[in-house]
Amino acid sequence: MIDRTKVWSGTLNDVALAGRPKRAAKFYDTTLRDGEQAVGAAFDPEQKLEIARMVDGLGVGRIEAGFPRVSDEDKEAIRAIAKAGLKAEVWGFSRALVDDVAAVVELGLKYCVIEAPISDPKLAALEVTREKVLDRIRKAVSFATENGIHVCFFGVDSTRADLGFFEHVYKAALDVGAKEIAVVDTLGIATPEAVTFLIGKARGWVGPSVPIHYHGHNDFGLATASAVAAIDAGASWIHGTVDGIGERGGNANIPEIALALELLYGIDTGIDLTKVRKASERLRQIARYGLEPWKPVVGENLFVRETGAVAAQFHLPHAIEPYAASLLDTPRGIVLGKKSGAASITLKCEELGLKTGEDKVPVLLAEVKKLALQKRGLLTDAEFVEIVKRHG
Ligand SMILES: CC(=O)SCCNC(=O)CCNC(=O)[C@H](O)C(C)(C)COP(=O)(O)OP(=O)(O)OC[C@H]1O[C@@H](n2cnc3c(N)ncnc32)[C@H](O)[C@@H]1OP(=O)(O)O
Ligand SMILES: O=C(O)CCC(=O)C(=O)O
Repeated sequence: MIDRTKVWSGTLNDVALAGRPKRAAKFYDTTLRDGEQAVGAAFDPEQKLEIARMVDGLGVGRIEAGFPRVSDEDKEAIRAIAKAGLKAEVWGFSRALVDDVAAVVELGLKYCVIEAPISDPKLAALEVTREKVLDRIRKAVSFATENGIHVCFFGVDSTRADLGFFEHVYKAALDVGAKEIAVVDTLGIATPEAVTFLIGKARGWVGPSVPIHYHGHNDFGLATASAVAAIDAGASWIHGTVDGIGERGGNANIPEIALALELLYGIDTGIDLTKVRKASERLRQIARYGLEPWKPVVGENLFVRETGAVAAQFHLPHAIEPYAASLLDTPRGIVLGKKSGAASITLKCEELGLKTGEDKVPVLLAEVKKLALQKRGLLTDAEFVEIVKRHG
């Protein structure tokens, strides 16, 4: 549970949200399947197991271990993850094809997402008619159910599907045994308002007791806002990945959504935010990608300050930061550069245990700025120590 005294977002959000019901939010992690669809990512089975353990440690409720039809390696990874004794439920992924589902059954999984395209552009791309896809969905979901699998039906490109067909397909999947449904924004084109609308429609069609998932992508940078809207509209499971790794603009980013829900909406998500930065670092090593230093939640600059005006307020974190760095188990720090001020010099001297008089601060600051401009970058601590030796 978040220590709310460490959240400094003020009272505006509370005023704006007054009277709204607080919905529960749970996470379904698809780093190992949809995350791996990021160009160039290819996790080996050992790495998949490590990632699954890491994501389990973050506190997600469900982990999509993979799509067994892709390769024997994927099967091996799924088998290992299923046997790893994770707290999270382990889910498989399958197209609406009996042979795909058979591979999930063979692995002994108890839960599976079964997906099929439901928008006209997607059906046209596969050269499959609505009738044909309905038939495949009925056969695949029935086969899974007969084999004891708990199914979530996932309509690819839901947000561009004809509403009448959407309703028909989801009801058909439930009629043959699916227990849950996913509303899917495959191309990240839905506004948060459209997501609210579609989840509301789906809730009306499937009734109050069928869990609704929301699976979104970040092509317009709206995935977090849409996930929050989905929760507000009554979705119970949010799909996403660590760092939002995924195809194109990526998937919804679980830690980012959890941070917003916990800190701004006061909704408990079960995610351990103190573990998120390490998980992100490790995933970046494994999948070999970089992130912007200003990236919310995990960016390396979030609690590092260069500007002098901000350094002057460094002693009062709530004046310059939206929440305590300790909530993410992250150190705060001052760096020296062109934008440093007098307070930056004093703080850096304190941090490095350097003794110098108040009267020396202006000359040290001038030297710091000079070197920063020469370098077009930040000073190292060693460079600052040299300056203090020469001028302090
Ligand atoms: C398909 C997805 O969206 S899953 C998410 C994307 N993930 C990946 O692509 C993972 C890596 N991919 C792979 O390893 C391979 O591309 C595979 C295993 C997915 C596909 O293997 P392929 O043998 O190339 O399958 P292919 O694309 O030819 O499709 C086979 C059949 O499945 C049908 N099909 C494809 N997707 C679906 C679906 N979701 N539901 C029902 N039928 C489908 C096709 O229409 C085709 O039918 P046809 O034989 O009657 O023409
Ligand atoms: O078509 C795909 O990429 C697989 C399904 C999916 O993850 C999605 O539709 O977002």
